[in-house]
Amino acid sequence: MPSRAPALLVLEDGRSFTGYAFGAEGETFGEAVFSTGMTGYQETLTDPSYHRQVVVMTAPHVGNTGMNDEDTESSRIWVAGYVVRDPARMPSSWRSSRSLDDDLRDQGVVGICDVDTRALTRHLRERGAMRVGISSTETDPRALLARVLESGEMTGANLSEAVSTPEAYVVPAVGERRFTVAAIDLGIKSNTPRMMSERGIDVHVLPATATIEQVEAVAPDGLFFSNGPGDPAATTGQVELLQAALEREIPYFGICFGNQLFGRALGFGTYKLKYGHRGINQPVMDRTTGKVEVTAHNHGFAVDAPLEGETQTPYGKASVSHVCLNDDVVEGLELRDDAGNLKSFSVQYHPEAAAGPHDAAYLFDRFVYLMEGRA
Ligand SMILES: NC(=O)CC[C@H](N)C(=O)O
Repeated sequence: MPSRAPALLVLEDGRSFTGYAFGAEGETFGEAVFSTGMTGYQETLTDPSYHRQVVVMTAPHVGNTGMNDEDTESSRIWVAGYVVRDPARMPSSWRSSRSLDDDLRDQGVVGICDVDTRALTRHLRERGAMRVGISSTETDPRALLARVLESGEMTGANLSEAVSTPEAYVVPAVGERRFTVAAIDLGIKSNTPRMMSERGIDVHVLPATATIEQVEAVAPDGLFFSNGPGDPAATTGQVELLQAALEREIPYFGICFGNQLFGRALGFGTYKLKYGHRGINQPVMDRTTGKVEVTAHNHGFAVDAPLEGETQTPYGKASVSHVCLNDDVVEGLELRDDAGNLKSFSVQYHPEAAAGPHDAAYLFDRFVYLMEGRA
């Protein structure tokens, strides 16, 4: 085990915690959020939706199975910082090729360990998500607090273009191609195009700046917007793109950020949750079937839409399709024509989740049915 330098964590409301450097030494800032997933730390770290967030793990022992080459959701670790109670001293798995500590250090990601993550999580739950700083170079909490207060806020942050692919690429259908989808990368996770390609879809992944002409050039059967970091209220270009696609009657499916932008395209607002939903066991009801799914979540914002009834929009009738049973937050939206046929839909949670429950994988099939015209 490496010898560790002392480190300091300071929240923007002045509460501080001490611990030891984990991963890279140095200083980092971001929005402090907690994740309750007991497994899947590699997928969490490499999820681009965590850009500019410092993730606190409520699982007390992190890193047990090391890091491997198969489970990454993107090409790098995206979290701005990482907070754990007790890092594994001896990672062990037949798939592991390096330790979590090494990967964090190699990628320059500053973390802190030996923190009372239970007290920190309870504090965030009571006071809400807030800015935080972690440092192994600063010993004075007041000096670190001053820098925390100067760091950027999540509210108002437009981050999609910072994480999106610079170039378009194609993930080809496995077996015979049945459909073509234009997928806008707002921070896409690798498992999303994979789950589409397994259903006979050629996935054309396009940058966040794609225009409606670039979408149409792909001649898509459907349009998809991915998950991604930042405040949906600060993203206007992609909302206009989605509205242009809805005007052209292109079937749409969105995940997480893609649900929030669908909500905005339909005329609803979005708002910041007190401390968000991050974990892999959140109960959600699909109101079209009445079934309850156990689902993976990672969102700090939510759509403000009426839970009951339909809302007439320029594109059809919109309604809330899925609701979180913990707190009644909107977890899905759908758009239907006057005859009641499904035109487009989206979910706030993660049917592509890995690690995670697979209850929601049917939503990729629903997208296929939608493109077939039999949803
Ligand atoms: N995973 C996501 O797509 C997150 C969406 C948005 N950034 C939020 O925090 O709510």
